[in-house]
Amino acid sequence: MWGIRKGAVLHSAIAKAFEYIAWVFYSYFFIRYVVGAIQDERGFYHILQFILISGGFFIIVALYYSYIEGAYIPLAGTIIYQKLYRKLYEKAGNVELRCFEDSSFYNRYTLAVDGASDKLILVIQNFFGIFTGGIAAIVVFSTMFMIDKFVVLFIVFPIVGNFLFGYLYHKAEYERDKAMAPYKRRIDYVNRVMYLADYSKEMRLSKVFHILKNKYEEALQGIIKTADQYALKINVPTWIRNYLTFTVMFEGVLMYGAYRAIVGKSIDLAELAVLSSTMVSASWILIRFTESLMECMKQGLFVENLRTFLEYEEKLPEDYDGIMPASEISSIEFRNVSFSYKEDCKIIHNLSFYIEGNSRVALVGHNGAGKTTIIKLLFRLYDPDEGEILVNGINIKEYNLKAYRSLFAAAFQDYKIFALSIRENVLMRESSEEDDEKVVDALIKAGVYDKIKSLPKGLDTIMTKEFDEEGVLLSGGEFQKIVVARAFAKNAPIKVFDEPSSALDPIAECDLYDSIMKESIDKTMIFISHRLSSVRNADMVFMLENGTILEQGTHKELMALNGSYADMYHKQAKNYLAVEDLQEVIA
Ligand SMILES: Nc1ncnc2c1ncn2[C@@H]1O[C@H](COP(=O)(O)OP(=O)(O)OP(=O)(O)O)[C@@H](O)[C@H]1O
Repeated sequence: MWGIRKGAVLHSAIAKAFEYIAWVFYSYFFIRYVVGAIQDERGFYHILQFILISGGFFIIVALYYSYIEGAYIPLAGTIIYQKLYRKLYEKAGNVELRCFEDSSFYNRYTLAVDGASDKLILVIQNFFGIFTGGIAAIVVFSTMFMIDKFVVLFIVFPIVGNFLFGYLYHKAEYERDKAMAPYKRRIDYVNRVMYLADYSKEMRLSKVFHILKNKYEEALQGIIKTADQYALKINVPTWIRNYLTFTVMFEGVLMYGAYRAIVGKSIDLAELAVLSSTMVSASWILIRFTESLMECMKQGLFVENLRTFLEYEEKLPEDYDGIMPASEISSIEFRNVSFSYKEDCKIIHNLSFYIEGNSRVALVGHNGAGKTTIIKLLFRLYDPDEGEILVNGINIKEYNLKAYRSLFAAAFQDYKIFALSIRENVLMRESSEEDDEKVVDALIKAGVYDKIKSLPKGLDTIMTKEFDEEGVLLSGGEFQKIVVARAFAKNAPIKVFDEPSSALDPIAECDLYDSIMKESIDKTMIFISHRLSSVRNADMVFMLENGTILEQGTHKELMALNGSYADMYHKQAKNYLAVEDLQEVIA
């Protein structure tokens, strides 16, 4: 907090100090002086003057307090919110991809993000509440002790009430919130699915809504069950705390004081008035003090979680600094690489291959063979469990990660279109009209420029209707072409295309592969394709199965081998062209 907004820390401290000073002053000095002055018959104007001066002081304190609580802290809260969330998102953006496949990471993340800035402010305010409240409690109890030694015994009730039972219910509340976090995440997921347009078609054409509705209700039941489980653990200590703090303390001190003043006549009226008012203040100060303590502990647990999240040491930090890679690519090599997403489930098995710089390489194989995983490893989205990956003869772990990733221009299979302009969707960075030539060229190569040109706002057209009434929705193939244009537009020495034509018609597919081949003449290019006709011009084809290379060579070599690749090719050609005699096609 000090790092983000010093003023908020200082004003929280001053406001808390004033709050308690005003309390102690009113309950002890003010009442004692006024009742004493009446008893000593000091005169109306003298007392009025004292009341007015004290009133002025109270008004100033109250105005300052309201300004801090009502205006300054909420404003500071927005700045804290902005800076803290930036830190949170930076962290989430910097952790390795694997974290997003770990549900305990998600739970920690959700708990950290949930009202993080409010909790941080609460901890600071309550921290000063403990400090100044502790001093105020000592002053008030000493005053009571001076009037009557035995009356302080009544303090035991609010102390036990607040410290023991207050602690129990705060702890139970934290545990309940923690137990509810996975259910809340499930509810958030269903809310997201219902809200996002991406899911709307499937939702309308299937009965998946019912499954989601059931999941939602299950999660809701989970929340209700958790609330039920913790109801007694929270309510009983709350009731006992209130009973001991208010009823026993208030009534006890009042009856005891009245007995001493009326029956025993051992304290006078001023002392009885001071006793009653300090008793009320003492109770409140104690409540506030323990509330601050408990709140600090409770929010402290959230803040601790936030801190653990922010201090999580990335195993593969996105901002990893290392040597800068050369922009010319001479080789890419996988050396005995093994990898698994989860323990005991190897996806890549002792894989080794070598790619010459400036060559065009195709990865082919059945679904789930591990092609995309190889690309993810090459992008260093994951690190191998065994073996090493080398680019230009250097282990990729030694490179500055951002600079290393900038070597690649990629079109992903599971692409995402952003609710931004077409220009921004192609460049994937901030852009201006000066970039138009590059964007247009990329869109032409991807075979979608004619369509974009026909749109009234051209490159400025916003994709999707999320924010803009005039936003456009394109066909699946057109969307995919825009994604492919990303790889054309980025000036990078290695181009990667993961199933770039899965949504294209045969003519568009053919044109696209022509463009890709032309584009990659002086570049290293890796592409994944299920359409084997598209790999005929590759310099090297790797046929994968179960995370290892089954066959490798040029298309011709693999056909001559007459193994798995040739078999797959025959089957595809047969189905695709619906011809019996393929000799002509193969030739
Ligand atoms: N994030 C992940 N967590 C766990 N397992 C995964 C993950 N991503 C992929 N897998 C598993 O790894 C295996 C290989 O997946 P990969 O995407 O590399 O295959 P692929 O050859 O590209 O398949 P396709 O041709 O269908 O795209 C699959 O069995 C898949 O279930």
